[in-house]
Amino acid sequence: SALQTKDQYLTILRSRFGVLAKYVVDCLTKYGICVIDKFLGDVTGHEILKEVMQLSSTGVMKQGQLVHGPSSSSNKYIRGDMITWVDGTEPRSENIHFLISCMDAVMLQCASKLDMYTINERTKAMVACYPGRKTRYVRHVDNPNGDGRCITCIYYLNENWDVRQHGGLLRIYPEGSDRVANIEPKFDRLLFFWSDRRNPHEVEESFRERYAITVWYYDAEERAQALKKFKGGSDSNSIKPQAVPLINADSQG
Ligand SMILES: COc1ccc2cc(-c3cnc(C(=O)NCC(=O)O)c(O)c3)ccc2c1
Ligand SMILES: [Mn+2]
Repeated sequence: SALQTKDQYLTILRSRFGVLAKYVVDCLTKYGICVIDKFLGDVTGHEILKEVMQLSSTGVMKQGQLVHGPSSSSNKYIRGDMITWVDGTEPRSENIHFLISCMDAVMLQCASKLDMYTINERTKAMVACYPGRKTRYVRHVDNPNGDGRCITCIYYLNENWDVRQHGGLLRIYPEGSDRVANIEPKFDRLLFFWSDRRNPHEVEESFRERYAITVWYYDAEERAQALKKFKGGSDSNSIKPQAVPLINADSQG
């Protein structure tokens, strides 16, 4: 029956996530970066892309928050992405919700292997579209000031993306290494990297619409410290201070 196949599908997914989690932890520990291709498969990937396109067509995407640089000149042009925050319970975003629950399922299994962190909360999901027209994101660190975020998780939705024609390459400059990681924003690709100063990165100019869904996972300890430090006004560069619990893989839905 359909129900049985759904449960079978979820059981298979969960066991796959267990294998993935081991690989993700090994990669993060060794390189600070981990790329998983064909994370959910074409069908689900396309369903998610349709929901994201719908979001951007309904005009909820806003100009990405300008990150206030040290001097007025550096404010001139920081980033060109359009963003909106979703928790997946919005209407017609079941597949985005499914993606987030899969990201959480992998992260829950990683958390038990990352004993230097306690990961039980994350941000909502940020749906970002670089509208093309040479938009980019200058070199930056996601969490430079200890706001609690320890892992950045990005899911890309760009079919037939060719960096030579479309640009939009994510370049990560791992601290203390002379190597650069060039990550193409490929369809159904999942990326993890440490959010702190270990991974300065930039998005090169995009010449075609470039979609991504990002979640930042919090370390409970650093988050608690940050909430004490930034009591009241939050640090303008940090993500809005909302934290939601991970979707527990065992709960239905
Ligand atoms: C205070 O409100 C906000 C709201 C949204 C914010 C979004 C970012 C952000 C950070 N990094 C990237 C990135 O590196 N993307 C890499 C890629 O797409 O391949 C990105 O697209 C967006 C940073 C700070 C924010 C603060
Ligand atoms: Mn970033």
